Amino acid sequence: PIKTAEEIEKMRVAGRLAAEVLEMLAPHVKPGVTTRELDDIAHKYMTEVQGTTPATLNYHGFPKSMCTSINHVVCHGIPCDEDVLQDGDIVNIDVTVIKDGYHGDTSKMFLIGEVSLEDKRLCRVTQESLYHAIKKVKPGATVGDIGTAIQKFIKSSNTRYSIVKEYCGHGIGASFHEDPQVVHYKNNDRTILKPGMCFTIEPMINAGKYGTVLDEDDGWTVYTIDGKKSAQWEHTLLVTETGVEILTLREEETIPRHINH
Ligand SMILES: CCc1ccsc1-c1ccc(O)c(O)c1
Ligand SMILES: [Mn+2]
Ligand SMILES: [Mn+2]
Ligand SMILES: [Mn+2]
Repeated sequence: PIKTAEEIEKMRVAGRLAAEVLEMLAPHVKPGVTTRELDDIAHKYMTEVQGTTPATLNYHGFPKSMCTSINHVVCHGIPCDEDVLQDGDIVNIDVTVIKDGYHGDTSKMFLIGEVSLEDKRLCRVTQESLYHAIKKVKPGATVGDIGTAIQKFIKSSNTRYSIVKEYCGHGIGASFHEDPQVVHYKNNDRTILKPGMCFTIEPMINAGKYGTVLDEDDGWTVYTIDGKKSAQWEHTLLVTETGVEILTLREEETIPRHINH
């Protein structure tokens, strides 16, 4: 639904806080650390420093305060003692915080030590696909323009990458997931974007072929079928009168916070 000015202000705060969790974690994300330790650090920071609530904890029974998806894990990796980060790993850390009743949802790829050129390229192309989609967001555009832009960009990257279809972006606000659903591939969703709408774009790109498999044991972890790596980046966005505002932007990013058309 369309947010009021007061709600938009709360979304700005939640988005900034979510981005700050990723920024706070960065110095800790290095070879030898476990994803469980990172989760503990994040949980402590959210609850004791930010006064935010981790939205993923106990969400449909998810047991931790963030998702950590390493290499060929597509999404929903569970922080654990067994996952020790090592040289060459690419890791998505996905955080959603709740502040004053409103959600901020964002994720980035962390490259551990020396990462291969092909894995660096997967991460970079995935981030660029998110940025291309963000640049399409403005009043009067459609939800379909987003996935169509991602697919066009991935096709033009002359790679054999595939776009994960089973998981998508989503409206966000007082709820973690709201309308609309935002798929990351070419589609004809004619839902019109309007000022005050908030949603995420969170493309998952596989180095290999399309398709995912769910870990039956933990009921959460999603893997690529062919064991090749997968990358994901996510931002929470606000449709403005003239374009888009990126509510979860980090200092390190080159894309501007406001894009006006
Ligand atoms: C782990 C939280 C969760 C549980 C079921 S879907 C989901 C999830 C994880 C990351 C997200 O960005 C998202 O929108 C949903
Ligand atoms: Mn997320
Ligand atoms: Mn999300
Ligand atoms: Mn991955």
